[in-house]
Amino acid sequence: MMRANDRLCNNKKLHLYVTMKQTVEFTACGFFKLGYPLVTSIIAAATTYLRLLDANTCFYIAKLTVTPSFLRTNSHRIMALTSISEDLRSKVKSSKILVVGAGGIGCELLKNLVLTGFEDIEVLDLDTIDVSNLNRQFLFQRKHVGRPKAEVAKESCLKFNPKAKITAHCANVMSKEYNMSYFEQFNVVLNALDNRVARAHVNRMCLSANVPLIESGTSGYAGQVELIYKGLTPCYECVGPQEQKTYPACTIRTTPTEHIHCTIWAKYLFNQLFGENPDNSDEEVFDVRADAKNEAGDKEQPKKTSPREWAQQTGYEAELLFNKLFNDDILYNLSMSDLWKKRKPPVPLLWNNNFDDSPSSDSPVGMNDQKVWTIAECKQQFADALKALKEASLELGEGESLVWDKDDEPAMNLVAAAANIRAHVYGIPMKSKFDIKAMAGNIIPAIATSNAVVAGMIVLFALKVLDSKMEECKTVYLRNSVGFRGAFIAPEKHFPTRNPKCFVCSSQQISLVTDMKKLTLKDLEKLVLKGQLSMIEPEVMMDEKVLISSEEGETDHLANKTLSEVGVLSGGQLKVEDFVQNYEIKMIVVDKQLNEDEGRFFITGDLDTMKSSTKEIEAEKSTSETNGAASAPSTSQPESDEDDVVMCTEDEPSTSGLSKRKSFEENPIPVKKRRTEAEDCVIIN
Ligand SMILES: Nc1ncnc2c1ncn2[C@@H]1O[C@H](COP(=O)(O)OP(=O)(O)OP(=O)(O)O)[C@@H](O)[C@H]1O
Ligand SMILES: [Zn+2]
Repeated sequence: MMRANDRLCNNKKLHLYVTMKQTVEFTACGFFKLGYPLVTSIIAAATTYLRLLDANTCFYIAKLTVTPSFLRTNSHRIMALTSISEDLRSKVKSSKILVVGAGGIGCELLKNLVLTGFEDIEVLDLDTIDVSNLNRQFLFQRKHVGRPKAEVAKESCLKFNPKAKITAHCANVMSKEYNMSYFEQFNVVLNALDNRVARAHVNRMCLSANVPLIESGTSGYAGQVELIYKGLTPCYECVGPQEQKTYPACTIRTTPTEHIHCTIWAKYLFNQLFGENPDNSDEEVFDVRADAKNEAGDKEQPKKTSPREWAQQTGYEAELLFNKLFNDDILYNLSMSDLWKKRKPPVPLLWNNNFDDSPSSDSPVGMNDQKVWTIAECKQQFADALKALKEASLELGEGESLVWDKDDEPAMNLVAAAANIRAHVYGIPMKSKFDIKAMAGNIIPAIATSNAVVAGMIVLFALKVLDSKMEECKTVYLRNSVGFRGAFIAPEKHFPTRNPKCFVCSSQQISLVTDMKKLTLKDLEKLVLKGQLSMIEPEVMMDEKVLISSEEGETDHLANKTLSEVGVLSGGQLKVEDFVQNYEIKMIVVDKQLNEDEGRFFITGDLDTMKSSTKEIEAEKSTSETNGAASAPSTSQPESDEDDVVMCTEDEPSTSGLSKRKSFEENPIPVKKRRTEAEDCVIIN
């Protein structure tokens, strides 16, 4: 059989068009018969080559023609030059594959699969097509907006190979019908998801069904593909959930030094004025003491008016609110003189101050969202947004409130304007609405090329799995900068070791350490079982007694009772099951009064340690936290003794598990992806 290498050298050319911001568009001429994974990986190599050429530039336009000699000289970067044997070819034809997710990676992947010759594919996606998907999820077109992704992906893929049998499910993979026997019918499952909960669920289903799972994810220019196979590799949950980036509350409230601090503050402002839970003291933006002090001196007690009430009483009057937030409260902050001994003090700003209206010099012309507003423009946007949001809130029913959404124009404008005015007051450079949107929405751009490269690698993994070469499927990383081996695409040398305390892939029982007089069954379900252990419909039994039922309403009367009140004893054992996940664990409950640092509970995998002294429990806990084991406590406080707040993610991280989480540490606030800039690019031929 002719080797792929030889065929590549057969005068075929691959054209790459590199456009703004390192987004690579490509056309592959004449390569189709080689199979798409090959093409995708060649593109990966060529992309790597281009980025190596110009790694420090974020704007360039170039055209690269990949010739046989390019391929020869760069073959060490091209991972896909393996030939496909007859035997493997027939396996490809007869295998049954499940693709979970038909988004950015999923579309690329489905196209790769049919072009590689896979003919029996099921695809599952719960979502419908949004216009913002179109720039990178190329199986979809404008006319498909609003239709189920899985269904349209199937239709488009059938055009590549009408012989393929594709079954589309517009459904949540966590629904009951996708149980263990459903998963058992597949030779391999390919994840193309964007959230941790669904990934964890598929991980468990594949472990129970003993089906190899290829897990993947991208985050901007970074990406990863890994094999999860029982007995050989760690599972997705061998590493605990990624820690969220936290900021000290006092930095947000009083001493911001970076724009992100002002952006978080502005989101709190929205919440306090219009959103849910306006009285959340963690999100306080108004300093009610400022009114009291400014009016009556130090001795006066703070007024008890909430920001929402205050704003409502004043009719959300922009000038009053502006002066309160950017003058009165700032004056109050300044009165705490100790704070400003080593810091640059803020400069209060009044509505009627004279503003410098000259537009920022580096504002790109014609891209409104990408230009930095002047203070006068911020003031106008602030007033307009307040007016629009006030009107929207008047239409709400009793007990309803507005929900902040980065794509809601007035909500985003209020945050962008308020964040910038506050930044200005604190001498922090202001940013464009585009940049603030990325920060406020925890957005990392979705890069079409990263998805393409990762999807190509997934198929290569699938081929190896079908060829029973599992041991060759070491995790592969697409890096966002060149690594020490000089490669953007770098395979791991070894499989990482499994976490022996992982409660998912090891048979060990887990222990829950908590104050049993405080933790209610509702908390147990929401925070521990669903929040920490990623269960979908947990059921908890103590001996024969059902404490939490998966049947709706059956145990509602117990929900507010504490563990002690329902008779759980310290050291007592609970049987926790999730029928949806076909998953069962034994949970030992250990009663302990936890200090603030420990949060409301923590989980460990080692019962013996738990039964030992408190000191050993502490040691156990800190080990599992530092090695990132699945037992990291969700409610623990950050180490700092400052009163910290969490920058909440709107979405689950799109990164997948294991060492990927390590590699993504530079991007600690994942991960709602946004469109690439490809739409704004001109492709030069
Ligand atoms: N539980 C689930 N069951 C089925 N499909 C899921 C589930 N969770 C997520 N998905 C799908 O996984 C896909 C992930 O794709 P991607 O990361 O590109 O997200 P997206 O929603 O298409 O894009 P964006 O988040 O940027 O708007 C989405 O199409 C989403 O609907
Ligand atoms: Zn595991």
